[in-house]
Amino acid sequence: MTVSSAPGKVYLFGEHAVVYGEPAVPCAVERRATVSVSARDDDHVRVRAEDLSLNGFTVEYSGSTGNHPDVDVPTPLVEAAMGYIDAAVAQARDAADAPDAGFDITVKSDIPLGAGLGSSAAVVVAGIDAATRELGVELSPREIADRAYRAEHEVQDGQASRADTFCSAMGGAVRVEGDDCRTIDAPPLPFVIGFDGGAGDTGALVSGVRALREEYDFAADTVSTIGDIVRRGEDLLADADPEEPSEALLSELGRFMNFNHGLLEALGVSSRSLDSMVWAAREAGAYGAKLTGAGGGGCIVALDPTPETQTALRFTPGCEDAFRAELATEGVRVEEPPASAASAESNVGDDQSPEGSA
Ligand SMILES: Nc1ncnc2c1ncn2[C@@H]1O[C@H](COP(=O)(O)OP(=O)(O)OP(=O)(O)O)[C@@H](O)[C@H]1O
Ligand SMILES: C[C@@](O)(CCO)CC(=O)[O-]
Repeated sequence: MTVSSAPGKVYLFGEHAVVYGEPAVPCAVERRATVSVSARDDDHVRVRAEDLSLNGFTVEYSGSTGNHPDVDVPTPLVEAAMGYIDAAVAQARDAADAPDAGFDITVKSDIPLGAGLGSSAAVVVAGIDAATRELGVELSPREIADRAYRAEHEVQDGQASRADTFCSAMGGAVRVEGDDCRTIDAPPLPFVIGFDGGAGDTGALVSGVRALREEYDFAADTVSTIGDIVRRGEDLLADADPEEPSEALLSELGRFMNFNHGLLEALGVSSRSLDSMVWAAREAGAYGAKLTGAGGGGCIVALDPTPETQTALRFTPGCEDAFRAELATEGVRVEEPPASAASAESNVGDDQSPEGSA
């Protein structure tokens, strides 16, 4: 068995605009998806997504796309989840030149789904890493990032940037502009995350921004203004002490985050609960706050080295969870198989539910 994990991320700046070639700066955070992969003797793929929480309940399923889950969950939701795993499997088979490789796969994640923390990218990155290693092929984090991007691009009908997958594979702070992906230095930033318990539909939100941008010049200008904020923000990071963020740096980054949030709100991708959490953070003294990821619901990210924002968020109606998130300096990495690996593996094999070949 091979086990790999990969981190989720927050966007310091630039989500949505990055889809149209503007730069973005996502930062990996210490919330991880962990994927365990065992090669099989046949070409079947069996998946156990133990904590796949969809709309507040948990589904456990086995088999590939098209098979029925163990509990009553709308088929499109299960197919969406299977789409990412299937795409990761296809990339691993291709990388190892093993088109008939079969796998038992277990996915565990402490990244909320569809909430702006890059859960799908982390699952795909960790899945490709574990499956290729299981086949005896070791890809560099950049190669994993590239294949994970291709997988996401395919599942999301061409509406994905390289930002989430590159950030998850490489770790730390990164800068993505089109196909140009780089790691950048950033001091340890005091991120606080507020989560409204919900999720956004990434595809629909990206399509909404695309439509606005095509219809109105001022919406297109809004997208390019987000790019301007990102460029100014990265200048600040480039001049910063990488060991310790100064008060002046936090203050200006926070101001830019507030600006970025306002423009995302104008583009229609915020929500009442995201706005409430952003305002609660600002009123608690955070340097700045913005939604992160696709929006529509899910998470905000604030900058605050004190406990005030986290406390205020906990008392904010609409906020379900608030936590501090460290910058994850490591991207994709191999993990020790858990002591219970053998029994978990045999449980997968013993499962009576249908099995599919992908
Ligand atoms: N633990 C998991 N097990 C199986 N599938 C998962 C898991 N976590 C995420 N996924 C898949 O990823 C999808 C969410 O991806 P999506 O790109 O919509 O949101 P996100 O990556 O969490 O947020 P954002 O793109 O806004 O940062 C889920 O619907 C599911 O298909
Ligand atoms: C909304 C978006 O910019 C970020 C989603 O985490 C989409 C993407 O970059 O693929």
